[in-house]
Amino acid sequence: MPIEDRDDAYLVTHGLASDTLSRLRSVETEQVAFRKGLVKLGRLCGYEIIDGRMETEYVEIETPLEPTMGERVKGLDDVVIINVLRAATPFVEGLLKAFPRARQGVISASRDESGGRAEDGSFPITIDYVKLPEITEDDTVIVADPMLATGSTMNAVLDHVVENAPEPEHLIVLSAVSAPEGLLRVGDAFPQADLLTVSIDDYLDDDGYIVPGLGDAGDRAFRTT
Ligand SMILES: O=P(O)(O)OC[C@H]1O[C@H](OP(=O)(O)OP(=O)(O)O)[C@H](O)[C@@H]1O
Ligand SMILES: O=c1cc[nH]c(=O)[nH]1
Ligand SMILES: [Mg+2]
Repeated sequence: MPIEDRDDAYLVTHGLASDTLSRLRSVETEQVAFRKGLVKLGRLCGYEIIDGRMETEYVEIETPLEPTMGERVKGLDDVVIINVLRAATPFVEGLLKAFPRARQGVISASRDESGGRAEDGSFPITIDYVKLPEITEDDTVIVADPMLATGSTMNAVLDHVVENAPEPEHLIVLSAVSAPEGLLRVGDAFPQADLLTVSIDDYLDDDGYIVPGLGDAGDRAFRTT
């Protein structure tokens, strides 16, 4: 569903996605359930991407009884999923259930929170590792990170992706929870990207956490504090 006044941002509105996110938000949800919830949400978002972004075609198939026409999704082999370490790992595991043959890229990115946020509200981002597959103009590229807060991480990641893939068929930024400020920052810097999220929350607190959000996704999934 398009978000009012923005033609580059869309909400995942499937009831099960909302239900799963609500369970993830709860402070009662412990590590295993949290990680499994992120996997489930990734799968549901993958189905939404197929529904909303990918074309289908009719092909002849031979059933054991007779020939018929069947609908197939086009481009399922032309999907690239970028895993933004580390919180995206379970989210990507779910996406892979929708796109099992996707080529995968990995980018390790983390916020340097030691000096607080810059005047423009962003964080400096440390990128430690980048490994991307070849990306072509036929590809649907999904950059997955469950949390889009200030958008600083996503912009740093997209710099690398776009350098490697100037014009893929689709460039999709997928998050579970977004802050309005992060969506604006990424949308302004990368107007060619479609921003897809399950929820747009209210605001960022002084530490750059999404409110109400779900806390630190990486810490909750990996049981670190
Ligand atoms: O939009 P931003 O303000 O950049 O914040 C969002 C980023 O913060 C979290 O990662 P974090 O740096 O905590 O790393 P982690 O996944 O290893 O926990 C989250 O997974 C995003 O990558
Ligand atoms: O709310 C937030 C912001 C950044 N990273 C998280 O995991 N959660
Ligand atoms: Mg974290």
